[in-house]
Amino acid sequence: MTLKIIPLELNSLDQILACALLISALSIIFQKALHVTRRTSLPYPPGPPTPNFLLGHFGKLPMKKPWLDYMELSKKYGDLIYFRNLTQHIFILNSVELVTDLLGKQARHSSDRPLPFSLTLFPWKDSSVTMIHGEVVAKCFKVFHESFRAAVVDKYYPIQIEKVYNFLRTLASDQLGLSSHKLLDLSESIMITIIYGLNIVSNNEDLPQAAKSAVDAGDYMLLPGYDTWKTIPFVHILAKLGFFPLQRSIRPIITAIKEGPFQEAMKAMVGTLLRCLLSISNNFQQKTDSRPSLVGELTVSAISTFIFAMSLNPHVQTKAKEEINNVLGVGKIPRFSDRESLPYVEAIYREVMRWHPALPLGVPHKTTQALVYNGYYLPKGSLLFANIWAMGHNETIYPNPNQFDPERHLRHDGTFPDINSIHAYGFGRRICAGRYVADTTIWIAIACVLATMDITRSNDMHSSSSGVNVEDYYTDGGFWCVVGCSTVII
Ligand code: HEM
Repeated sequence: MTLKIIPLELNSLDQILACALLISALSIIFQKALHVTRRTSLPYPPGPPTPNFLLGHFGKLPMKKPWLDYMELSKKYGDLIYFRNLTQHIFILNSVELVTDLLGKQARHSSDRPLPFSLTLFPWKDSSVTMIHGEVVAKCFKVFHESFRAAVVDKYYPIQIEKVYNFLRTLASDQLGLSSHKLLDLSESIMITIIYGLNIVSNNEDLPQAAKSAVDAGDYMLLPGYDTWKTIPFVHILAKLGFFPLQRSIRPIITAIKEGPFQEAMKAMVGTLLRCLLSISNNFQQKTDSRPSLVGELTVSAISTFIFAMSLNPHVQTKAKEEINNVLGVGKIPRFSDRESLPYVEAIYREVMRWHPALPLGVPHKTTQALVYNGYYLPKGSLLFANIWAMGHNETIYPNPNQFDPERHLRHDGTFPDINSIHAYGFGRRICAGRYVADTTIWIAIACVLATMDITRSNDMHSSSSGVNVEDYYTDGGFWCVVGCSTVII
Protein backbone atom coordinates (compact mmCIF):
# COMPACT_ATOMS: atom_id res chain seq x y z
CA MET A 1 0.00 0.00 0.00
CA THR A 2 1.35 3.45 -0.83
CA LEU A 3 0.08 6.36 1.18
CA LYS A 4 0.36 9.67 -0.57
CA ILE A 5 0.41 13.05 1.14
CA ILE A 6 -1.82 15.27 -0.93
CA PRO A 7 -0.30 18.75 -1.40
CA LEU A 8 -2.41 21.66 -0.30
CA GLU A 9 -4.07 23.30 -3.28
CA LEU A 10 -6.79 25.87 -2.87
CA ASN A 11 -8.42 27.83 -5.61
CA SER A 12 -9.15 31.52 -5.10
CA LEU A 13 -12.84 30.93 -4.29
CA ASP A 14 -11.84 28.52 -1.56
CA GLN A 15 -9.40 31.07 -0.22
CA ILE A 16 -11.98 33.85 -0.08
CA LEU A 17 -14.45 31.53 1.63
CA ALA A 18 -11.79 30.35 4.04
CA CYS A 19 -10.81 33.92 4.96
CA ALA A 20 -14.44 34.88 5.48
CA LEU A 21 -14.93 31.93 7.78
CA LEU A 22 -11.76 32.68 9.68
CA ILE A 23 -12.79 36.29 10.24
CA SER A 24 -16.28 35.32 11.42
CA ALA A 25 -14.81 32.64 13.67
CA LEU A 26 -12.36 35.08 15.22
CA SER A 27 -15.09 37.62 15.85
CA ILE A 28 -17.21 35.00 17.59
CA ILE A 29 -14.25 34.02 19.77
CA PHE A 30 -13.62 37.65 20.54
CA GLN A 31 -17.20 38.15 21.65
CA LYS A 32 -17.16 34.96 23.66
CA ALA A 33 -13.91 35.85 25.36
CA LEU A 34 -15.15 39.34 26.22
CA HIS A 35 -18.30 37.95 27.74
CA VAL A 36 -16.83 35.07 29.67
CA THR A 37 -19.63 34.74 32.15
CA ARG A 38 -19.26 32.92 35.41
CA ARG A 39 -22.01 32.26 37.85
CA THR A 40 -19.55 32.01 40.73
CA SER A 41 -17.00 34.20 42.41
CA LEU A 42 -14.77 31.20 43.11
CA PRO A 43 -11.32 31.48 41.54
CA TYR A 44 -9.77 29.14 39.00
CA PRO A 45 -6.83 27.14 40.35
CA PRO A 46 -3.39 28.77 40.08
CA GLY A 47 -1.45 28.60 36.83
CA PRO A 48 1.04 30.64 34.79
CA PRO A 49 -0.19 34.18 34.04
CA THR A 50 -2.32 34.45 30.91
CA PRO A 51 -0.09 36.05 28.25
CA ASN A 52 -3.01 37.40 26.22
CA PHE A 53 -6.52 38.32 27.38
CA LEU A 54 -8.15 37.09 24.17
CA LEU A 55 -6.09 34.05 23.32
CA GLY A 56 -5.26 32.96 26.86
CA HIS A 57 -2.34 30.52 26.70
CA PHE A 58 -3.05 29.68 23.05
CA GLY A 59 0.21 28.85 21.28
CA LYS A 60 2.14 29.03 24.55
CA LEU A 61 1.52 25.56 25.96
CA PRO A 62 4.57 23.27 25.87
CA MET A 63 4.46 20.70 23.05
CA LYS A 64 7.72 18.80 23.60
CA LYS A 65 7.44 16.26 26.41
CA PRO A 66 5.08 18.68 28.19
CA TRP A 67 4.59 16.33 31.17
CA LEU A 68 8.09 17.37 32.30
CA ASP A 69 7.16 21.07 32.17
CA TYR A 70 3.89 20.48 33.98
CA MET A 71 5.68 18.54 36.71
CA GLU A 72 8.12 21.42 37.10
CA LEU A 73 5.28 23.98 37.12
CA SER A 74 3.51 22.06 39.89
CA LYS A 75 6.38 22.99 42.23
CA LYS A 76 5.36 26.63 41.79
CA TYR A 77 1.59 26.47 41.30
CA GLY A 78 0.59 23.30 43.14
CA ASP A 79 -0.66 19.95 41.82
CA LEU A 80 -3.75 21.38 40.09
CA ILE A 81 -2.67 23.78 37.32
CA TYR A 82 -5.00 25.87 35.22
CA PHE A 83 -4.63 27.10 31.63
CA ARG A 84 -7.03 28.80 29.25
CA ASN A 85 -6.58 28.17 25.56
CA LEU A 86 -8.93 30.49 23.66
CA THR A 87 -12.20 29.59 25.37
CA GLN A 88 -11.12 26.09 26.42
CA HIS A 89 -10.33 25.51 30.08
CA ILE A 90 -7.51 23.04 30.68
CA PHE A 91 -6.53 21.53 34.02
CA ILE A 92 -3.43 19.43 34.65
CA LEU A 93 -3.75 16.98 37.54
CA ASN A 94 -0.28 16.24 38.90
CA SER A 95 -1.04 13.97 41.88
CA VAL A 96 -2.70 10.66 42.68
CA GLU A 97 -4.87 12.42 45.25
CA LEU A 98 -6.26 14.77 42.60
CA VAL A 99 -7.08 12.04 40.09
CA THR A 100 -8.67 9.97 42.85
CA ASP A 101 -10.89 12.91 43.79
CA LEU A 102 -11.64 14.40 40.38
CA LEU A 103 -11.61 11.39 38.03
CA GLY A 104 -12.58 8.79 40.64
CA LYS A 105 -14.99 10.22 43.22
CA GLN A 106 -16.38 12.79 40.74
CA ALA A 107 -16.42 10.30 37.84
CA ARG A 108 -20.11 10.98 37.18
CA HIS A 109 -19.21 14.48 36.04
CA SER A 110 -15.68 14.00 34.68
CA SER A 111 -15.92 11.02 32.33
CA ASP A 112 -16.72 12.63 29.00
CA ARG A 113 -14.15 12.89 26.21
CA PRO A 114 -13.37 16.12 24.34
CA LEU A 115 -15.71 16.79 21.46
CA PRO A 116 -13.29 18.24 18.94
CA PHE A 117 -12.41 14.72 17.86
CA SER A 118 -15.99 14.33 16.71
CA LEU A 119 -15.97 17.35 14.45
CA THR A 120 -15.59 15.15 11.39
CA LEU A 121 -12.01 16.24 10.94
CA PHE A 122 -10.73 12.78 11.56
CA PRO A 123 -12.13 9.49 10.39
CA TRP A 124 -11.68 8.14 13.92
CA LYS A 125 -14.45 10.36 15.16
CA ASP A 126 -16.56 7.29 15.85
CA SER A 127 -13.88 5.46 17.80
CA SER A 128 -15.22 4.52 21.23
CA VAL A 129 -12.27 6.18 22.90
CA THR A 130 -13.31 9.60 21.62
CA MET A 131 -17.07 9.23 21.52
CA ILE A 132 -19.24 11.38 23.71
CA HIS A 133 -20.10 9.65 26.92
CA GLY A 134 -23.55 8.29 26.34
CA GLU A 135 -25.62 5.32 25.34
CA VAL A 136 -23.40 4.17 22.46
CA VAL A 137 -20.25 4.52 24.50
CA ALA A 138 -21.86 2.66 27.36
CA LYS A 139 -22.71 -0.25 25.02
CA CYS A 140 -19.24 -0.33 23.44
CA PHE A 141 -17.59 -0.08 26.80
CA LYS A 142 -19.76 -2.93 28.04
CA VAL A 143 -18.63 -5.12 25.14
CA PHE A 144 -15.00 -4.20 25.73
CA HIS A 145 -15.38 -4.83 29.42
CA GLU A 146 -17.10 -8.17 28.84
CA SER A 147 -14.43 -9.20 26.36
CA PHE A 148 -11.40 -8.03 28.27
CA ARG A 149 -12.31 -8.27 31.97
CA ALA A 150 -9.90 -9.98 34.34
CA ALA A 151 -12.00 -13.15 34.59
CA VAL A 152 -11.96 -13.89 30.83
CA VAL A 153 -8.58 -12.74 29.56
CA ASP A 154 -7.18 -16.25 29.94
CA LYS A 155 -9.03 -17.15 26.73
CA TYR A 156 -6.45 -15.03 24.89
CA TYR A 157 -3.47 -16.86 26.43
CA PRO A 158 -3.03 -19.29 23.49
CA ILE A 159 -2.91 -16.38 21.00
CA GLN A 160 -0.46 -14.47 23.17
CA ILE A 161 1.79 -17.51 23.69
CA GLU A 162 1.78 -18.37 19.97
CA LYS A 163 2.67 -14.82 18.94
CA VAL A 164 5.38 -14.42 21.58
CA TYR A 165 6.96 -17.73 20.51
CA ASN A 166 6.86 -16.59 16.86
CA PHE A 167 8.54 -13.39 17.92
CA LEU A 168 11.30 -15.32 19.73
CA ARG A 169 11.75 -17.59 16.70
CA THR A 170 12.09 -14.58 14.36
CA LEU A 171 14.72 -13.09 16.61
CA ALA A 172 16.57 -16.39 16.81
CA SER A 173 16.68 -16.81 13.04
CA ASP A 174 17.65 -13.22 12.28
CA GLN A 175 21.08 -12.07 13.37
CA LEU A 176 20.16 -8.47 12.61
CA GLY A 177 18.88 -8.22 16.16
CA LEU A 178 15.87 -6.46 17.56
CA SER A 179 14.07 -3.67 15.79
CA SER A 180 10.94 -1.72 16.49
CA HIS A 181 9.45 -3.44 13.41
CA LYS A 182 9.67 -6.85 15.03
CA LEU A 183 8.13 -5.51 18.21
CA LEU A 184 5.38 -3.94 16.20
CA ASP A 185 4.78 -7.30 14.56
CA LEU A 186 4.43 -8.90 17.95
CA SER A 187 1.98 -6.46 19.55
CA GLU A 188 0.00 -5.74 16.45
CA SER A 189 -0.42 -9.38 15.61
CA ILE A 190 -1.69 -10.18 19.11
CA MET A 191 -4.24 -7.36 19.12
CA ILE A 192 -5.38 -7.91 15.55
CA THR A 193 -5.86 -11.62 16.08
CA ILE A 194 -7.80 -11.01 19.29
CA ILE A 195 -10.05 -8.29 17.92
CA TYR A 196 -10.40 -9.21 14.26
CA GLY A 197 -9.51 -12.88 14.21
CA LEU A 198 -6.94 -12.18 11.49
CA ASN A 199 -3.38 -13.45 11.33
CA ILE A 200 -0.83 -10.77 10.58
CA VAL A 201 2.20 -12.70 9.52
CA SER A 202 4.63 -9.97 8.69
CA ASN A 203 5.11 -6.34 9.45
CA ASN A 204 5.18 -5.68 5.71
CA GLU A 205 1.44 -6.13 5.59
CA ASP A 206 -0.60 -2.99 5.32
CA LEU A 207 -2.05 -2.74 8.78
CA PRO A 208 0.97 -2.49 11.09
CA GLN A 209 2.63 -0.07 8.67
CA ALA A 210 -0.49 2.05 8.64
CA ALA A 211 -0.75 1.93 12.43
CA LYS A 212 2.85 3.05 12.78
CA SER A 213 2.32 5.88 10.28
CA ALA A 214 -0.79 6.99 12.17
CA VAL A 215 1.05 7.09 15.46
CA ASP A 216 3.96 8.97 13.94
CA ALA A 217 1.56 11.48 12.44
CA GLY A 218 -0.61 11.74 15.52
CA ASP A 219 2.05 11.70 18.21
CA TYR A 220 0.98 15.13 19.48
CA MET A 221 -2.75 14.69 19.21
CA LEU A 222 -3.43 13.89 22.83
CA LEU A 223 -1.33 16.73 24.25
CA PRO A 224 -3.07 19.61 26.05
CA GLY A 225 -3.79 22.46 23.69
CA TYR A 226 -2.95 20.55 20.53
CA ASP A 227 -6.45 20.63 19.13
CA THR A 228 -7.89 23.78 20.69
CA TRP A 229 -8.11 25.26 17.19
CA LYS A 230 -10.84 22.71 16.50
CA THR A 231 -13.10 24.55 18.97
CA ILE A 232 -13.07 27.64 16.72
CA PRO A 233 -16.54 27.93 15.23
CA PHE A 234 -16.80 26.70 11.63
CA VAL A 235 -13.18 25.53 11.59
CA HIS A 236 -14.28 22.12 10.35
CA ILE A 237 -15.33 23.82 7.10
CA LEU A 238 -11.78 25.10 6.69
CA ALA A 239 -10.51 21.60 7.33
CA LYS A 240 -12.80 20.23 4.67
CA LEU A 241 -11.38 22.76 2.23
CA GLY A 242 -8.00 21.16 2.87
CA PHE A 243 -6.57 23.95 4.99
CA PHE A 244 -4.87 21.53 7.35
CA PRO A 245 -2.46 19.20 5.57
CA LEU A 246 -2.17 16.86 8.59
CA GLN A 247 -5.82 15.87 8.34
CA ARG A 248 -5.46 15.19 4.65
CA SER A 249 -2.43 13.01 5.15
CA ILE A 250 -3.68 11.12 8.18
CA ARG A 251 -7.18 10.37 6.86
CA PRO A 252 -6.17 7.61 4.42
CA ILE A 253 -3.94 6.06 7.06
CA ILE A 254 -6.70 5.78 9.64
CA THR A 255 -9.12 4.60 6.99
CA ALA A 256 -6.62 1.89 6.02
CA ILE A 257 -6.35 0.79 9.64
CA LYS A 258 -10.07 0.73 10.14
CA GLU A 259 -11.35 -0.53 6.87
CA GLY A 260 -8.53 -2.84 5.79
CA PRO A 261 -8.79 -5.44 8.54
CA PHE A 262 -12.47 -4.78 9.01
CA GLN A 263 -13.24 -5.73 5.44
CA GLU A 264 -11.00 -8.78 5.68
CA ALA A 265 -12.62 -9.85 8.89
CA MET A 266 -16.06 -9.47 7.40
CA LYS A 267 -15.02 -11.92 4.69
CA ALA A 268 -13.52 -14.36 7.11
CA MET A 269 -16.11 -13.89 9.86
CA VAL A 270 -13.85 -15.38 12.41
CA GLY A 271 -13.30 -12.56 14.87
CA THR A 272 -15.34 -13.43 17.91
CA LEU A 273 -15.05 -10.04 19.48
CA LEU A 274 -15.85 -8.37 16.21
CA ARG A 275 -19.01 -10.43 15.97
CA CYS A 276 -19.86 -9.38 19.49
CA LEU A 277 -19.38 -5.71 18.58
CA LEU A 278 -21.47 -6.19 15.48
CA SER A 279 -24.29 -7.56 17.56
CA ILE A 280 -24.75 -4.20 19.28
CA SER A 281 -26.20 -2.66 16.21
CA ASN A 282 -26.87 -3.21 12.55
CA ASN A 283 -25.01 -0.03 11.83
CA PHE A 284 -21.84 -1.91 12.60
CA GLN A 285 -19.35 0.41 11.02
CA GLN A 286 -20.31 3.15 13.40
CA LYS A 287 -19.92 0.97 16.43
CA THR A 288 -16.62 -0.67 15.69
CA ASP A 289 -13.38 0.72 16.97
CA SER A 290 -10.32 1.70 15.01
CA ARG A 291 -8.14 1.47 18.08
CA PRO A 292 -7.26 -2.22 18.23
CA SER A 293 -4.38 -1.64 15.86
CA LEU A 294 -3.42 1.60 17.54
CA VAL A 295 -3.53 0.17 21.04
CA GLY A 296 -0.95 -2.32 19.78
CA GLU A 297 1.35 0.68 19.61
CA LEU A 298 0.95 1.26 23.33
CA THR A 299 1.89 -2.34 24.03
CA VAL A 300 4.90 -1.98 21.71
CA SER A 301 5.91 1.14 23.55
CA ALA A 302 5.84 -0.76 26.87
CA ILE A 303 7.75 -3.79 25.56
CA SER A 304 10.35 -1.64 23.85
CA THR A 305 10.76 0.36 27.06
CA PHE A 306 11.48 -2.95 28.80
CA ILE A 307 14.13 -3.90 26.20
CA PHE A 308 15.68 -0.45 26.43
CA ALA A 309 15.75 -0.56 30.24
CA MET A 310 17.42 -3.99 30.17
CA SER A 311 20.11 -2.77 27.79
CA LEU A 312 20.90 0.05 30.23
CA ASN A 313 20.68 -2.07 33.39
CA PRO A 314 22.41 -5.42 32.85
CA HIS A 315 22.39 -6.16 36.61
CA VAL A 316 18.56 -6.12 36.57
CA GLN A 317 18.54 -8.53 33.67
CA THR A 318 20.98 -10.88 35.41
CA LYS A 319 18.90 -10.90 38.57
CA ALA A 320 15.72 -11.67 36.63
CA LYS A 321 17.39 -14.54 34.76
CA GLU A 322 18.60 -15.96 38.07
CA GLU A 323 15.06 -15.86 39.42
CA ILE A 324 13.66 -17.61 36.33
CA ASN A 325 16.39 -20.27 36.35
CA ASN A 326 16.02 -20.88 40.11
CA VAL A 327 12.25 -21.16 40.05
CA LEU A 328 11.64 -22.91 36.72
CA GLY A 329 14.97 -24.54 35.97
CA VAL A 330 17.50 -23.59 33.27
CA GLY A 331 16.12 -23.59 29.71
CA LYS A 332 12.45 -23.47 30.74
CA ILE A 333 10.18 -20.85 29.20
CA PRO A 334 7.76 -19.12 31.62
CA ARG A 335 4.03 -19.72 31.35
CA PHE A 336 1.20 -17.61 32.72
CA SER A 337 0.81 -20.04 35.62
CA ASP A 338 4.37 -19.16 36.73
CA ARG A 339 3.59 -15.48 37.19
CA GLU A 340 3.08 -15.54 40.97
CA SER A 341 6.35 -17.40 41.53
CA LEU A 342 8.38 -14.77 39.67
CA PRO A 343 8.10 -11.60 41.81
CA TYR A 344 11.22 -9.95 40.42
CA VAL A 345 9.94 -10.33 36.84
CA GLU A 346 6.62 -8.85 38.03
CA ALA A 347 8.52 -5.94 39.61
CA ILE A 348 10.30 -5.29 36.29
CA TYR A 349 6.90 -5.09 34.54
CA ARG A 350 5.59 -2.63 37.18
CA GLU A 351 8.75 -0.54 36.87
CA VAL A 352 8.43 -0.41 33.05
CA MET A 353 4.92 1.00 33.44
CA ARG A 354 6.11 3.59 35.99
CA TRP A 355 9.47 4.57 34.46
CA HIS A 356 8.18 5.42 30.99
CA PRO A 357 4.37 5.25 30.66
CA ALA A 358 3.21 5.03 27.04
CA LEU A 359 0.76 7.91 27.46
CA PRO A 360 2.45 10.25 29.97
CA LEU A 361 -0.56 12.60 30.03
CA GLY A 362 -3.19 9.87 29.59
CA VAL A 363 -6.27 10.54 27.48
CA PRO A 364 -8.17 13.74 28.35
CA HIS A 365 -11.42 13.61 30.32
CA LYS A 366 -14.05 16.31 29.95
CA THR A 367 -16.39 17.60 32.66
CA THR A 368 -20.11 17.45 32.02
CA GLN A 369 -20.92 19.93 34.78
CA ALA A 370 -19.08 22.59 36.76
CA LEU A 371 -17.05 21.24 39.69
CA VAL A 372 -15.69 22.89 42.80
CA TYR A 373 -12.50 21.45 44.22
CA ASN A 374 -10.81 22.79 47.36
CA GLY A 375 -12.46 26.16 46.77
CA TYR A 376 -11.44 26.32 43.09
CA TYR A 377 -13.81 26.46 40.16
CA LEU A 378 -13.67 24.02 37.21
CA PRO A 379 -16.28 25.02 34.60
CA LYS A 380 -18.47 22.58 32.69
CA GLY A 381 -16.68 21.42 29.53
CA SER A 382 -13.18 21.66 31.05
CA LEU A 383 -10.48 19.26 29.89
CA LEU A 384 -8.74 17.30 32.64
CA PHE A 385 -5.32 15.79 31.91
CA ALA A 386 -3.81 13.36 34.43
CA ASN A 387 -0.05 13.82 34.51
CA ILE A 388 0.76 10.11 34.81
CA TRP A 389 4.44 10.92 34.43
CA ALA A 390 4.45 13.26 37.46
CA MET A 391 2.67 10.67 39.62
CA GLY A 392 5.25 7.99 38.78
CA HIS A 393 8.15 10.41 39.23
CA ASN A 394 7.10 11.83 42.59
CA GLU A 395 10.34 11.69 44.58
CA THR A 396 8.59 11.26 47.90
CA ILE A 397 6.98 8.02 46.75
CA TYR A 398 9.67 6.88 44.27
CA PRO A 399 13.11 8.08 45.43
CA ASN A 400 15.54 8.64 42.57
CA PRO A 401 12.63 8.36 40.09
CA ASN A 402 14.65 8.41 36.87
CA GLN A 403 16.49 5.29 37.95
CA PHE A 404 15.05 2.01 36.62
CA ASP A 405 14.76 0.11 39.90
CA PRO A 406 12.33 -2.84 40.11
CA GLU A 407 13.19 -3.37 43.81
CA ARG A 408 10.99 -0.43 44.74
CA HIS A 409 7.91 -2.53 43.93
CA LEU A 410 8.89 -5.53 46.08
CA ARG A 411 6.96 -5.76 49.35
CA HIS A 412 7.87 -7.85 52.40
CA ASP A 413 4.78 -10.03 52.01
CA GLY A 414 5.54 -10.74 48.32
CA THR A 415 2.23 -9.27 47.10
CA PHE A 416 1.58 -6.63 44.42
CA PRO A 417 -1.32 -4.20 44.25
CA ASP A 418 -4.11 -4.88 41.77
CA ILE A 419 -3.27 -3.74 38.22
CA ASN A 420 -5.95 -1.05 38.52
CA SER A 421 -3.38 0.81 40.60
CA ILE A 422 -0.97 1.03 37.63
CA HIS A 423 -1.30 4.71 36.70
CA ALA A 424 -0.29 4.08 33.06
CA TYR A 425 -3.74 2.55 32.41
CA GLY A 426 -5.60 5.70 33.43
CA PHE A 427 -8.32 6.43 35.96
CA GLY A 428 -11.97 6.42 36.87
CA ARG A 429 -14.76 5.22 34.65
CA ARG A 430 -12.70 5.68 31.50
CA ILE A 431 -9.79 3.57 32.74
CA CYS A 432 -8.21 1.53 29.93
CA ALA A 433 -10.71 -1.14 28.91
CA GLY A 434 -7.93 -3.32 27.53
CA ARG A 435 -5.69 -3.22 30.60
CA TYR A 436 -5.96 -6.91 31.48
CA VAL A 437 -5.07 -8.06 27.98
CA ALA A 438 -2.29 -5.45 27.79
CA ASP A 439 -1.04 -6.58 31.20
CA THR A 440 -0.81 -10.27 30.21
CA THR A 441 0.67 -9.49 26.77
CA ILE A 442 3.41 -7.31 28.21
CA TRP A 443 4.15 -9.69 31.10
CA ILE A 444 4.48 -12.82 28.94
CA ALA A 445 6.70 -10.96 26.44
CA ILE A 446 8.96 -9.71 29.26
CA ALA A 447 9.18 -13.12 30.96
CA CYS A 448 9.90 -15.04 27.72
CA VAL A 449 12.51 -12.56 26.45
CA LEU A 450 14.28 -12.66 29.84
CA ALA A 451 14.29 -16.47 29.81
CA THR A 452 15.71 -16.81 26.31
CA MET A 453 17.73 -13.73 25.39
CA ASP A 454 20.59 -11.55 26.49
CA ILE A 455 19.92 -7.94 25.74
CA THR A 456 23.00 -5.81 25.17
CA ARG A 457 23.68 -2.26 24.08
CA SER A 458 24.76 -1.81 20.51
CA ASN A 459 27.84 0.26 19.72
CA ASP A 460 25.89 2.87 17.81
CA MET A 461 23.78 3.78 20.83
CA HIS A 462 24.64 7.42 21.30
CA SER A 463 25.75 8.40 24.76
CA SER A 464 27.70 11.25 26.30
CA SER A 465 30.15 11.24 29.19
CA SER A 466 27.18 11.43 31.55
CA GLY A 467 25.68 8.28 29.99
CA VAL A 468 22.78 7.59 27.65
CA ASN A 469 20.14 10.31 27.48
CA VAL A 470 17.02 8.20 27.89
CA GLU A 471 14.72 10.93 26.58
CA ASP A 472 16.49 10.90 23.19
CA TYR A 473 14.81 7.56 22.56
CA TYR A 474 11.25 8.75 23.06
CA THR A 475 9.08 10.99 20.91
CA ASP A 476 7.90 14.35 22.23
CA GLY A 477 4.31 13.09 22.26
CA GLY A 478 5.33 10.17 24.45
CA PHE A 479 3.86 7.32 22.41
CA TRP A 480 6.88 5.58 21.18
CA CYS A 481 10.30 4.33 22.16
CA VAL A 482 12.80 3.59 19.43
CA VAL A 483 14.45 0.31 20.27
CA GLY A 484 16.74 -0.09 17.31
CA CYS A 485 19.49 0.83 19.74
CA SER A 486 19.76 -2.56 21.39
CA THR A 487 20.93 -5.88 20.03
CA VAL A 488 19.80 -9.24 21.26
CA ILE A 489 22.16 -12.18 21.50
CA ILE A 490 20.58 -15.57 21.80
C1 HEM B 1 0.51 -0.60 27.37
C2 HEM B 1 -0.72 -0.73 26.91
C3 HEM B 1 -1.82 0.27 27.15
C4 HEM B 1 -1.80 1.44 27.84
C5 HEM B 1 -0.63 2.10 28.59
C6 HEM B 1 -3.14 2.00 27.77
C7 HEM B 1 -3.51 3.19 28.36
C8 HEM B 1 -4.77 3.74 28.27
C9 HEM B 1 -5.15 4.99 28.88
C10 HEM B 1 -4.24 5.90 29.71
C11 HEM B 1 -6.45 5.19 28.57
C12 HEM B 1 -7.29 6.39 29.02
C13 HEM B 1 -7.75 6.17 30.45
C14 HEM B 1 -8.37 7.40 31.06
O1 HEM B 1 -9.18 8.06 30.41
O2 HEM B 1 -8.07 7.75 32.21
C15 HEM B 1 -6.92 4.08 27.79
C16 HEM B 1 -8.19 3.93 27.30
C17 HEM B 1 -8.60 2.84 26.57
N1 HEM B 1 -7.87 1.73 26.24
FE1 HEM B 1 -5.92 1.40 26.69
N2 HEM B 1 -3.94 1.17 27.03
C18 HEM B 1 -3.18 0.09 26.64
C19 HEM B 1 -3.58 -0.99 25.90
C20 HEM B 1 -4.88 -1.19 25.49
C21 HEM B 1 -5.34 -2.37 24.79
C22 HEM B 1 -4.46 -3.57 24.46
C23 HEM B 1 -6.67 -2.18 24.52
C24 HEM B 1 -7.66 -3.06 23.80
C25 HEM B 1 -7.69 -4.35 23.86
C26 HEM B 1 -7.04 -0.88 25.06
C27 HEM B 1 -8.30 -0.35 24.98
C28 HEM B 1 -8.66 0.88 25.51
C29 HEM B 1 -9.98 1.45 25.37
C30 HEM B 1 -11.18 0.85 24.62
C31 HEM B 1 -9.95 2.68 26.03
C32 HEM B 1 -11.07 3.70 26.15
C33 HEM B 1 -11.85 3.49 27.41
C34 HEM B 1 -12.91 4.57 27.53
O3 HEM B 1 -12.73 5.66 26.99
O4 HEM B 1 -13.92 4.33 28.17
N3 HEM B 1 -5.94 -0.32 25.63
N4 HEM B 1 -5.86 3.21 27.62
